[in-house]
Amino acid sequence: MSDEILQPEAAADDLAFEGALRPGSLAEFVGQQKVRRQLQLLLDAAQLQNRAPDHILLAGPPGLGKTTLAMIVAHEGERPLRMTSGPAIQHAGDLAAVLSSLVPGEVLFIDEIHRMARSAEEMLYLAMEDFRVDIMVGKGAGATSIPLELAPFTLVGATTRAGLLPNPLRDRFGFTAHLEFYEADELHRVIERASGLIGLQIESDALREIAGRSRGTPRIANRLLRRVRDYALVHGAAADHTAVSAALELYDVDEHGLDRLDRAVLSAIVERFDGGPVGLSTLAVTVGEEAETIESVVEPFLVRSGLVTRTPRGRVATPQGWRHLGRAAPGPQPSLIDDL
Ligand SMILES: Nc1ncnc2c1ncn2[C@@H]1O[C@H](COP(=O)(O)OP(=O)(O)OP(=O)(O)O)[C@@H](O)[C@H]1O
Ligand SMILES: [Mg+2]
Repeated sequence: MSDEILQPEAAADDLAFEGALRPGSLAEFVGQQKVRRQLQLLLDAAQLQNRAPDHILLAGPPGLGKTTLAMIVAHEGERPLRMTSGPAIQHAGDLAAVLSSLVPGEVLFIDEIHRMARSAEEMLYLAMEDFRVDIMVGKGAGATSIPLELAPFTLVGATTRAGLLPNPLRDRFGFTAHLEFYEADELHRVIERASGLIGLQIESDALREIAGRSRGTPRIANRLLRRVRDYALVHGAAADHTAVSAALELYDVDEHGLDRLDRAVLSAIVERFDGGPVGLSTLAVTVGEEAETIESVVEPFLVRSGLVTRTPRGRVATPQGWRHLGRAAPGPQPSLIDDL
């Protein structure tokens, strides 16, 4: 996407900032009430029985708090945390090295677990179930497997693509948390807390305005908050509603959190194709962008916002989509009414 400010994935400058803003406990974690209560129960039960909590899978789009929750799981149980990721585990041996060095009760966080090598997955099944791995020694006919006992641990896996996980792996998690996009009032609380932590005086309606433009995603809300802070700092202005409008206009983020490309797509459907339906490839050529980008980045948000719907014949702008561009949606054609 051309306008990186609205990307839900972490950028380099987010990472430096996010460490300081991560809530350290479930009580501080905003929103996701259902998941929070489910996790709390799981952790409390483990605590009472003095054992490692069940394995946990955290599933959901980028920037909604998966890594944060993994850290909280370790922190709440006062357990050490080991962090690795699917792409770092390219061979079963990579995983064996990590697993065999865990201390009892340790939380092992595997981010992007869907990207782990297949050969390692099989080893993980056994490790999750029996806290054991079989290490292969030698090659060919002389190869033998040596069982190795592991310390009991809790696996926390995170994935943006739960559908890509093989069933046997998914089934071995005691609990799967599905993270949802946040409501505007929840994002309001996320950035209210963050502004306190970075020492930014900001008005409540400015926070509300940022929350409404953050696409349901705490990472984006924190990032927009940072741009507003910059704006107020550079202009020696108060961080108020006016500063939010000016700063976010500068970065092409409109009142609903649409960026330039989102608006270009919506406006192509409405203005060039009379509201649609229009096929993906035609749309891509019209706005001069890859079809893949439109399908995976732009369209999901437009659909989620109720501005566009997908039909078998192509993409169609909803009445709300027309209104977003300041246009009235066309009513039913007179000839159609006659036919009824
Ligand atoms: N519920 C929340 N309350 C407060 N802050 C949150 C919450 N969820 C996420 N954040 C903040 O949003 C940022 C991104 O969260 P996090 O890194 O946990 O997302 P993620 O789901 O792991 O994303 P990715 O899929 O890209 O790894 C962090 O700075 C974190 O502090
Ligand atoms: Mg993460």
